[in-house]
Parts: sequence; C-alpha cells; structure tokens
Amino acid sequence: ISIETTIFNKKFSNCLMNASGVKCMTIEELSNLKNSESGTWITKSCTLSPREGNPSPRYVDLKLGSINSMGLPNLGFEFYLDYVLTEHEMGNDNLFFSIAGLTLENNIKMLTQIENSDFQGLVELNLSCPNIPGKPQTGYDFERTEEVLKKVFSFYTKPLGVKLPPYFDMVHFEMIAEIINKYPIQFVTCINSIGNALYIEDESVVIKPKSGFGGLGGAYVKPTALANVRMFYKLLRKNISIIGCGGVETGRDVFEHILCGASMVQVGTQLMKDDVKIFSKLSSDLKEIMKSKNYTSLSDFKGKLKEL
Ligand SMILES: O=C(O)c1[nH]c(=O)[nH]c(=O)c1I
Repeated sequence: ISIETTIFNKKFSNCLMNASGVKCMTIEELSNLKNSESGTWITKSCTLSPREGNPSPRYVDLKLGSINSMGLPNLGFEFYLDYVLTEHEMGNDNLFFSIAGLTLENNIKMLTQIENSDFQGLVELNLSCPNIPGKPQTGYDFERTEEVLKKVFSFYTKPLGVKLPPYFDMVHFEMIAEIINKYPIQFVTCINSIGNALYIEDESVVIKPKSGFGGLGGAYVKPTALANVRMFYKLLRKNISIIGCGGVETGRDVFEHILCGASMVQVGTQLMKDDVKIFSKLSSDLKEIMKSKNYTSLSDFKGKLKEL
C-alpha cells in the first residue's frame, strides 16, 4: 500500500507534512521535522526582516482544536533562504518555503531573491495571515489578490502555490478560482485558520493579542476545510494540485481530505499537540483504512467523494 504523492514534478514518499507556522520556525524545529516520518515539510511564513510577533499568551490548545494570534513571528527571510539553500546543497529539492511579506513590495523583493537563487523547491505564498493588526487578509480582497499574482508572475518562473483563507460563499469560491486559473500556479493550500474567533474560559479570553481574537484550527474547522478542498478541486484547472489543511487529527481525516481531492495533507493543531510522532500515526492509520477498502494508492480514491 502506497501513500506517496506528486505535486508539480516532485514525488513525496508520503502525503503528510506540517502546516506552515507549526513547529517550523527555528533550526531545531526544522531539523525535527526533517527527521520525522513526514513526506516533506514547510518553513514558518517569513517577512523580509525578523519579527518578534504578538505578546504571549498567543497560542492555546483547546479540546476541539486551537486558537492562535502569533503575529507572524519569524527569523527573517535571509535566515530561511539560507536554510532552504543548505537543504538544496544536501540534495533536498522537495522542501516548501512559505513567505508572507507585509507589503507587495516585500513579497516581490523576497521572490526576486528566490528566483535568482539556486532554490529548486516549492514556494507557498501566504495570502491569509489573520493576525497582523491593521493588515487585512489579502485572500479576501479579490482585486488585491489579482494585483499580487499579476506582479509575481511578471517575473517569477519557479513553482509557486498560494495559501488561502477559508471561503464561505459560493460566489467567492468562483471569483477566487477564476483569478487563480489565470496564472501559472502549481498548487493551492486550503485552508488557513478561520480568522478572528473568540474563545472564553470562565470570564476571560485566553490569548492576549487583539482582545482575545485569533485564528481557529483543529476539529472546529474540518467541515470548512473539506468544503474548500472540494470546491477548489472542482473549480481549478486540472494541473493545479490541492493541498488540504484543517482539522486533521486521525487517518480518517486525512482520508476525507484526499476523497475531496487533496494530493497532500498538512497537519497543524494536532502536530502542536502530539509533536512529530503524529506523522507515523497518521500514515499507519491511513494505510489501515486503505487496506480495509482494498485501495493500494491515493489515486484509487482521490477526488472520488460520492454525492447522493
Ligand atoms: O499569526 C500567525 O503568525 C499566523 N497564524 C495563522 O493562523 N495563520 C497564518 O498564516 C499566520 I502568518
């Protein structure tokens, strides 16, 4: 039974990886992911300069998921470019490099350096960070998204995908899909956290930034994540891969993301809770499910969600 997968021209030994932002900011965390059972891994979204991020507490595990308002803490673009180039020199070209510039200019600066570097992996352009005070999520502004993609693809020729926020309206799915279909995008990762949720314990919020408002992850978001994976699988052109993210706790959840059309599945909240052992658990769970259904590869059921 194989759970290997392909994105663009890259083959991965299994279809599991971390969600950007989770246990992937420092060298220690990144080497922990490298030595795990995941098929590949992705760096923390970075900005041109290093950032402290928001004041703590800024992440809390919840019974049904998690809430976070990290505020884009990261060691800065140069650090992560150096990291992925070192991996490239060791022969690893299957890495994902996440960027989240605070301005279009900064995204262009970072992508120009990547374009002119020896990096041969995949870039995930984050259009959906919900936790920068005063900064809207680009993915909810269709004109802005079009402007960004137009500018990026006026010079960028390496493989690139976008990390999208969750959408909740059929017309919005159609509008963002129409924009994405115009550009040489290799993959779409959906979803990012459901932004600006509020969790209360006794009489208080549980995170400090933004009066307790933060992005929701985990079981809370799985139905929305599956809907976004399914809609983009149906609406985007066939050579755009879907990377599913949201609510993955068990092999069953991975199975459902693939049933909706995902070629790769990212794990966020559950990786925060269980650390990297989650990857071996998910891959054996998924193989068990496939065995019970006589599936031998992802293509036996990918995108084959039954309708009534
Ligand atoms: O607060 C964050 O750092 C963060 N948190 C999220 O839930 N999604 C994101 O894309 C980001 I950049």
